[in-house]
Amino acid sequence: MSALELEDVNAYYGNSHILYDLDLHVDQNEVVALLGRNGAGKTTTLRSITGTIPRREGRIDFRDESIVDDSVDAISNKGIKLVPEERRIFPTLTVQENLMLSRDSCKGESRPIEEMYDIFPILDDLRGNNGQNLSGGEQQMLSVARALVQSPDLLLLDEPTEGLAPVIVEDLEEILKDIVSEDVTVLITEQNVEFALELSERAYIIESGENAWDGTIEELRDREDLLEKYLSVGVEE
Ligand SMILES: Nc1ncnc2c1ncn2[C@@H]1O[C@H](COP(=O)(O)OP(=O)(O)OP(=O)(O)O)[C@@H](O)[C@H]1O
Repeated sequence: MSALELEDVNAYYGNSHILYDLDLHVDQNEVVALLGRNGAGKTTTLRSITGTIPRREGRIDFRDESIVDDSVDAISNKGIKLVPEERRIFPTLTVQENLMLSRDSCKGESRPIEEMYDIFPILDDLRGNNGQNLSGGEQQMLSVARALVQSPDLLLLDEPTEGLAPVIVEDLEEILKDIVSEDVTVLITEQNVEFALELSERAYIIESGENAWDGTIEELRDREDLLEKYLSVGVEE
């Protein structure tokens, strides 16, 4: 069953037309990567799904119901949670307070905060620390934990490895692998292609706001031409 379905989606910032007739779907419990160069339109695609963009058109269905005319809050209340690239944790609140606020603002079912500390042991030691005193990696973990505590039906991860040191990226990959092995549906954008390929089952490549390719991760690993053309990378065997 399709959890999320986009068909012929166009998106705009003012007069700038950014997405062109974009098609994409994510099945229930599937992990899908959305890849493309800087400025290809990945974040704009996620914002089109969450409704946090001035204007978008086309068909956007979540669990076979249109969400294209829904408000940002209504979309969030349906269980679609975005972990934004810029993390947006509350700097003057502690780790625990950030998690509590997220849990308490959730209209649907939430998960116990203690479960977040089991998933992210690093946060357990930092419960009383203010957001502003966390490292980039710790902030990213907290940002993912804030989304997870809301028990999302669809988790949107926008470049989770952005700006993180390689050793933190490895930790994050291990944690996200555990998370995606549970029954969770994920759409992840990444510039770090290897990271995205490790986590995902299928991928879409977009270029200048248009679909360029889609297929399975196995297919993509065999297509060095695509990786070089659209992503300028080689992939490890
Ligand atoms: N608020 C905005 N107003 C106008 N144009 C924008 C705005 N946000 C993004 N854009 C433009 O939309 C295009 C797509 O940007 P988007 O952030 O979706 O790309 P991306 O693939 O996520 O890239 P990145 O990896 O840099 O985040 C870019 O040309 C960008 O300059």
